[in-house]
Amino acid sequence: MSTDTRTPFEKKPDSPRSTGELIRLEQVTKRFGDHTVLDHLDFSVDAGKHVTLIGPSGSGKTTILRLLMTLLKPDEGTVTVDGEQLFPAPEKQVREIRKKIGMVFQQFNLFPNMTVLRNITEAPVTVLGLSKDEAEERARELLEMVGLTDHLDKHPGQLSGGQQQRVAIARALAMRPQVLLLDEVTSALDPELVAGVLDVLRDIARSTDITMLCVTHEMNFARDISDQVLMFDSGRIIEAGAPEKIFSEPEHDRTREFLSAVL
Ligand SMILES: Nc1ncnc2c1ncn2[C@@H]1O[C@H](COP(=O)(O)OP(=O)(O)OP(=O)(O)O)[C@@H](O)[C@H]1O
Repeated sequence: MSTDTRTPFEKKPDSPRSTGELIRLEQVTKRFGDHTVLDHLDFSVDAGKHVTLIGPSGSGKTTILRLLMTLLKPDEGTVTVDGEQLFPAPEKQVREIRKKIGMVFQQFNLFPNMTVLRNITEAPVTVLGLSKDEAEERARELLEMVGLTDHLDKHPGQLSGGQQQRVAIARALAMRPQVLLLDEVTSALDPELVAGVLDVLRDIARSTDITMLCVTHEMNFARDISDQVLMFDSGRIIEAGAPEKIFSEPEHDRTREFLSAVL
């Protein structure tokens, strides 16, 4: 039985926590055919900060998260995570960088044939080399944090969408990543299940030192958790600032139009 009473996040992360700049995109351009989805994009995120990407559908927000997950490659420019460049990079380096990044998608992407507990312990055992006991201890703490302790032996199909998404959050955190990427994690949920998931994420944002990069249409949530909001339009950041500034005194017409449509 462990005597360590710290939360899963206060404990030693699997890679040492960095300070200063953690993510940097420089002059990143991504095209699909002749459609330029990201257009010479520059931005950076410091360790521990929560940055939210907002903007109209198709403006390139998800593409940025997919680049950081190495699911896509930029056509031009550089992407750096924790001082290491991602493209090009030796496969081993990419694997090490990927361990620092967790992602939660709109669709929960849980393994349907595994229990909730096994969904969470699988990668810590197979990728990080934790023992089954260590991984289960970590998973139980996280399940408590997301309010699902009573469901650890169930399969995803026996849970609501909101519960499945909370398992997906616990699964991402079980790798103790430095960065959590959140891609419209409540968009596929029935409205009555959204608040529970956002509350868990608010709690994580408040009580941990994890860096968050979040794409969301939940503007109140963005206002609550963000240190910085980036407004995207046609693959460019047209406005950036603290949430109070972007939501209360947007400077750009496109930001005003977008916010009046979604608020
Ligand atoms: N694999 C792909 N092949 C071709 N086009 C793509 C691909 N992935 C994305 N796109 C296009 O790139 C553009 C940007 O997509 P992206 O998903 O990044 O936008 P978004 O800002 O996240 O939008 P939303 O808010 O609707 O999710 C869209 O026009 C999309 O259709």
